[in-house]
Amino acid sequence: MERDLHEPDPHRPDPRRPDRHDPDLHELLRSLRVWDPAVTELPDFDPAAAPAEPLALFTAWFAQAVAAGQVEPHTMSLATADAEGLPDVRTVMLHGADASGWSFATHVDSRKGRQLTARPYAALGFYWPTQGRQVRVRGPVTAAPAQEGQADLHARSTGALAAALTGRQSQVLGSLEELARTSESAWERAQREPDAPVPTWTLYQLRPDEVEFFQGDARRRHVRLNYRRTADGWGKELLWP
Ligand SMILES: Cc1cc2nc3c(=O)[nH]c(=O)nc-3n(C[C@H](O)[C@H](O)[C@H](O)COP(=O)(O)O)c2cc1C
Repeated sequence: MERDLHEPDPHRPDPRRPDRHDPDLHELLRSLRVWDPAVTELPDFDPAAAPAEPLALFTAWFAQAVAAGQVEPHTMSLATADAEGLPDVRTVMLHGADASGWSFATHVDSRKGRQLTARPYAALGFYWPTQGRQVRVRGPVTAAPAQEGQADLHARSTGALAAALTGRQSQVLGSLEELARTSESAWERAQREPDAPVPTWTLYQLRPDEVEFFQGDARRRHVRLNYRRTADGWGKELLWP
């Protein structure tokens, strides 16, 4: 019989012992559980009381994730597709969310930037394990005007500007020494010139067609509430887990 989500198997030695030099991936996987009550508190979620539009619920859940001590709730998976339609995914920072969409920033000539030029459509995935919550956002993506992207970059840290100035994102790197040299001069320039322009750095906005909220449940009666954009607002539907 399958064991409960939270129950370790008492008959197995702990494969997570730090002195193990021969990690067994499958043994480790079997030893792990999601939503361990020591770190996760699954809140009740009543979809009937959810707001009429997804931004309000996202904002509430985001604030609750921060309050619950969720590590890095503002990081998200960004999924794109290349010109052939093949999928790709990576982690980026959420820069904002408002009536015009969810925003993130990157280089227009990076792999994802090129994919977004070829297919201006993306999906975002947030996972907040402290509350067993997931949010998925899908829709068309547009690039914000250049000055908005530059202003967003210059409002961030020196490190963010130095990283953007380093550039050549996703190109093949010859050596770590080359990276160290380029990054060193990028840091110097970022400190000297906090408004240094980075023409490839682009702020993108994803205007959702769909936003799905998933609330995990210990009995696996997970609640999924999907918002779909309609001609005059948003429709809501529950989904089987
Ligand atoms: C926590 C975290 C946050 C990141 N945030 C960004 C970001 O906001 N923008 C960005 O271009 N890359 C960010 N990256 C790096 C991307 O994951 C990725 O390595 C890089 O953008 C190249 O992706 P690409 O080759 O698909 O274009 C982040 C990585 C991590 C682990």
